[in-house]
Amino acid sequence: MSLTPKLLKDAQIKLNNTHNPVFMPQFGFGTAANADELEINKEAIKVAVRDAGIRCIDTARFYGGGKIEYAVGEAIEELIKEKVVTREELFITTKIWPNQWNKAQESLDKSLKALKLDYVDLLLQHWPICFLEIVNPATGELYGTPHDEKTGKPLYDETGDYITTYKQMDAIYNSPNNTKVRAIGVSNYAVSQLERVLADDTIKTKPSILQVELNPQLNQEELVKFCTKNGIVVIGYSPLGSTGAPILKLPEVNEIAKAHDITAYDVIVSWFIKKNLAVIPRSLNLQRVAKMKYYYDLTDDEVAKIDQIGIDKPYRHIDEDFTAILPGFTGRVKTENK
Ligand SMILES: NC(=O)C1=CN([C@@H]2O[C@H](COP(=O)(O)OP(=O)(O)OC[C@H]3O[C@@H](n4cnc5c(N)ncnc54)[C@H](OP(=O)(O)O)[C@@H]3O)[C@@H](O)[C@H]2O)C=CC1
Ligand SMILES: O=C1O[C@H](CO)[C@@H](O)[C@@H]1O
Repeated sequence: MSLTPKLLKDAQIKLNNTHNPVFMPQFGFGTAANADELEINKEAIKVAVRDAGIRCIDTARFYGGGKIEYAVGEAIEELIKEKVVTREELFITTKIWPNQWNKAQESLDKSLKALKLDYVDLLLQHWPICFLEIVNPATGELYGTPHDEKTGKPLYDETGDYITTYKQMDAIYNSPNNTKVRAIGVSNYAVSQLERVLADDTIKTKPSILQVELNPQLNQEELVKFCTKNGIVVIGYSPLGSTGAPILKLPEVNEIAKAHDITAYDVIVSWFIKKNLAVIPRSLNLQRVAKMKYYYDLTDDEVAKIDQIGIDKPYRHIDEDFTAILPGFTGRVKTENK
């Protein structure tokens, strides 16, 4: 049975915990590319906004060793100059990386400079982790993920407490002169860490957003339930299983796609929208990006079938060594049935 395509750009979610009403597009464009992919990333963002009508862009200080934010900034500047879009029509997210865990203001200001923006719509703490701040002598820049040369282990700042970053973001957001941030949130927090933030009376503004890996193989049921109960909107990253898009090869997903004569990619995006989740896929393939326009109304039964994949065969795709200390990441969810 064929389904009627619906425009992704019309799917919006209202964020809680903001001083003024903030609506975020449910569909955003991911930008985690390498430093040698700047030109194509910039072009992909332009195609996403101009041809597909996407209005939400997810980036981070960390991406491409700090270079991707510049590409995002150039793309936005050109799109505005070419009158494709106004700044107010866009929703821009950036994040604070753990090597700046105690320097939220500095990190935000660097992001704004790179993005050539006066404000971001959403500022996220990237990970509940504190790294040591170590300069790479070869580049003069901070190591993104510092490692001990001898042991090869990640170098955490043992004096740090991850909640400090969020507290600094809270102070920025609530400063009487704040014009730089419209909403704040966290990424890669587990339930126990969210509970800690919610219970802390010194924090004025609770997170509007939790961004985590979420896809049919990692449906994050417990986290999503907790967030829904507490008014926190969930954004799923690596919705296609990251590089190579392994999620698009799952037979259950392809069966549903075949039944409606749509693509496996359409099925995944539609699953997110139907579940009231936000989603931020990435692509540097301009033909694919131009087609990121629609979603389809899947049935409840189809949604349940996709949910079942992660119940039967849970699998986490983003597997960085530094996450080994995190509560939600220990006892990693892996099966051989990737
Ligand atoms: N907060 C956090 O810690 C994290 C946040 N993120 C955010 O989430 C975004 C998305 O996650 P990410 O891990 O990058 O990967 P995705 O799950 O979005 O997968 C990207 C891969 O899918 C491919 N792809 C995209 N569309 C299609 C399609 N229609 N058919 C076939 N292949 C396709 C892309 O290849 P191609 O380019 O050839 O199309 C690319 O290889 C990131 O870019 C980033 O913004 C990601 C990781 C962690
Ligand atoms: O956002 C991010 O992207 C990388 C992996 O693609 C991950 O380490 C980080 O959280």
